[in-house]
Amino acid sequence: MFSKTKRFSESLISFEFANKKKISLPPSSQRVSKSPQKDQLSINLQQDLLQQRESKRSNITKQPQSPYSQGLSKSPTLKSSCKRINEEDFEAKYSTNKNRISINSAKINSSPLSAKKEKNQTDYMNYENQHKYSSGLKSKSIITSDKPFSMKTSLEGLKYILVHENQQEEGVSQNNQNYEGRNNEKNNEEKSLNRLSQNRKNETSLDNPFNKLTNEDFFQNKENIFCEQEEELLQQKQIQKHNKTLKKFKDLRYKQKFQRQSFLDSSQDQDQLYQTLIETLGQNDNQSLKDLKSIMDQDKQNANKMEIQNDTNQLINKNILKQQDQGEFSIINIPIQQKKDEIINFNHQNNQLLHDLNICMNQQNEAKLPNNQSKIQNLNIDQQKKLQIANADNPTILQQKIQDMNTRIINLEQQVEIKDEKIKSLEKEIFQLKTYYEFKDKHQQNYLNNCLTNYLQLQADYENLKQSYDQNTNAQQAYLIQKQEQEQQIKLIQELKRQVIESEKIVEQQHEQIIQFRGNLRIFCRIKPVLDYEAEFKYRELIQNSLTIQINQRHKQVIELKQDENAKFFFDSVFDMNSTQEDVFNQTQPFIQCALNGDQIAIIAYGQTGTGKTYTMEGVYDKENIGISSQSGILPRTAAYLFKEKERVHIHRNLVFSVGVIEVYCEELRDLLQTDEKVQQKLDILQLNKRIKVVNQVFQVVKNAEELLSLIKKSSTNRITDKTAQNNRSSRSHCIYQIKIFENDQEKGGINIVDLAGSESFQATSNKRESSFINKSLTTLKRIITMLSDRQFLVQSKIPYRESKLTRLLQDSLGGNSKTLVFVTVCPLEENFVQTKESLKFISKATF
Ligand SMILES: Nc1ncnc2c1ncn2[C@@H]1O[C@H](COP(=O)(O)OP(=O)(O)OP(=O)(O)O)[C@@H](O)[C@H]1O
Repeated sequence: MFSKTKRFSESLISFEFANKKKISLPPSSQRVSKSPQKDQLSINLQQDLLQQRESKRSNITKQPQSPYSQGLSKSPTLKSSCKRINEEDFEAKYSTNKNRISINSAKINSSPLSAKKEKNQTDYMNYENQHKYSSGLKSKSIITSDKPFSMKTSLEGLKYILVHENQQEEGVSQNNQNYEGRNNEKNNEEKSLNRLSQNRKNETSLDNPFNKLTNEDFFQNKENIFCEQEEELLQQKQIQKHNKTLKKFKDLRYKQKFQRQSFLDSSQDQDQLYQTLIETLGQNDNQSLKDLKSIMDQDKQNANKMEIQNDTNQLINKNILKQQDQGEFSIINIPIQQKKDEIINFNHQNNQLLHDLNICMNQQNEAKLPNNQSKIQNLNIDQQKKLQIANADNPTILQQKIQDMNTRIINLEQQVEIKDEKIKSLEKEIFQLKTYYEFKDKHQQNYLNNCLTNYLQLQADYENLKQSYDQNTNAQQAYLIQKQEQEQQIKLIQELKRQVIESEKIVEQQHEQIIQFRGNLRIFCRIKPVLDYEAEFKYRELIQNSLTIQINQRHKQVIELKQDENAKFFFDSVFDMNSTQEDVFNQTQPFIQCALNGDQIAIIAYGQTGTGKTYTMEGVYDKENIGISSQSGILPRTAAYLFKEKERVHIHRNLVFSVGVIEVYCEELRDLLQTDEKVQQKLDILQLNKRIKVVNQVFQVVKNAEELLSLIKKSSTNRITDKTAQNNRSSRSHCIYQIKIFENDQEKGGINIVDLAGSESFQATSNKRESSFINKSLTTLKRIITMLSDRQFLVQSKIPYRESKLTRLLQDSLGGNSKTLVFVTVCPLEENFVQTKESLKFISKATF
């Protein structure tokens, strides 16, 4: 058993026998048999075949088919299962299946012992079996190939092998015969040579038309097979080339799609990175810088991808153009496959023709017998008819093939046009994508520039904010330090406040002790200077000489009268004619401080009219300015002092002052702050909670000294006055200026500044009733003051506050822990000597 594979040109045929023997045929030996019996015939026929082959290569489609093959293609004797070849020197039975041939039997008829076949059929069969056995064809043999199979070529190669084997076996047979005897060797050689020469003559005889027809058709058929095999080989090459081109085109398309998808993915990633940059740019500038750098790196990678894509597109275009030039496209693969199938069909038809040819040759051999001459003729006639029919059908088949080929060519051209349109559309799409990505690249570049500008701006803002933050941090640290210092200062202030409060209490206690030591009742005497109009009335020297009041040089608080050397009047303090308003207030200010400490005080001016009571209490007001001046008396200075002290102690004391002015005229009360007489209500004096209160009296809270003085000035104009001999505007009533001191909404102290009416006698006044009430109230006041100065008497007697409205109103500030300060004003002129002496007697301590 053996296998055989045959290839043309680039392939090599190899045979593998059952006995493991291998034989390889060179390409040159595959075409023509080297049988020595056919050398000369092969040479002659090869020349003809070469000419026919060249003409067939020029135009395969127009090459007329061999009459023999054409006749056999429609032979009714064709069998698909088992086929047979019967040549003059070779016979074989086989079956085909694609690239596989199963050999049932094969033999060479040109053996030297073939002569025995004519004489003894039995011997011939024995030899045939023996020969087959010696050739290794014991049973069914198989020939396989990895290429589309050519039956004729394979069988020809098989024939070559068998002839070669036959020659070798003949040599072996000759060697065996040498053992039998050299005598028969010569006879056998001569017989073999004769038989070969006879067969050669029969084969080459031109007289026999059957032989001639058989040989020509046989080699024409062979040549056709060669041409078909060459065409098949060319088609196989073209198929391989198309497959390579198709594979390359597919690889390029896949690479292009992959690069295009990767570029789209990278663009999407880039957009996402740009969006991330906008969101995170304001959060962290350092991170934004990193993102920006990464975006720039990705842009560079995208630019590289664009370059790669452009190169790929150019390569694809080149391949497309190359394929256009060569007319090769992948779509050709389909008709090529169809063509391959057709070639296989043609081979199959050729095999059938070969099979029919063998049958004809067998019939021809049978017709060689003398008894079959008529059959030979008939067969020859039938053969000619078949050839004629085949020749008649051949143009039709060729035309059909040509039409089929033209149809396929048209289809291929249409497919090529479709591909061209697709290529154009792809080129257009590539151009659009290239334009789009160039535009997008520019847009992205502009966007990156804007981002960079914004980043630089943000960085500058960040630096500014950082500087501001540092400044704020420093300011905050300075603020904390300052706050700590302030806290320390607050603590220090609180400590100082505490110390001040304690010292204030100590001062108050000491002040109280001083007042108590000096006495709650203090009497000052103020001597009015001689006024200018008084100097015009009398000569100043005379006046000076006639002054009745002298201040003791040793004891400044003692006043002596010139006319009465024994009369000496003692006071707590004496203010001479040169004393100023400020001197008087400096002695009064401790009593004002007692009021701020919570005491009720009364400052009373007593004296003859025109001696300076009002001047001492109020002073002279400036018509334009209400402020303190050198002419300001105790009242405006007290107002200024109170608000000054309020401001000084406001840290730990909340002081509020309210003002009320009440006039006592002929034992009747009148509210001087209530200017409207129609609204004026009756004022009654009540004592509530041990405090004297005037019903319906108006008290007005004042916020500053100016407001207080404005009210006093206004009320002063409402006071009842009259022109006297000593004063053009003499006060004929008692006027009480009341200042209530509140601390934390509670009345704590009070000041009563009392400007009494003139104390002159009845003879000095024209209105006796008026003078009577004045004297009554003054007398009561004198009695009370006298009682207050005599503590022993104070205990034993009851103080007559209710005897006059004046003393009733001053009840809270006369006696007890209250403080009373009385100014006795006197005039030193001699004409007032009597009244001066009465005033000094009235209240001087000398009388006590
Ligand atoms: N110490 C003084 N220095 C300068 N002028 C004075 C002094 N005392 C009184 N005068 C002036 O004397 C005049 C009379 O004074 P004042 O009106 O004060 O007397 P009075 O006692 O209040 O009289 P009356 O009881 O009638 O009201 C005023 O013009 C006043 O300016």
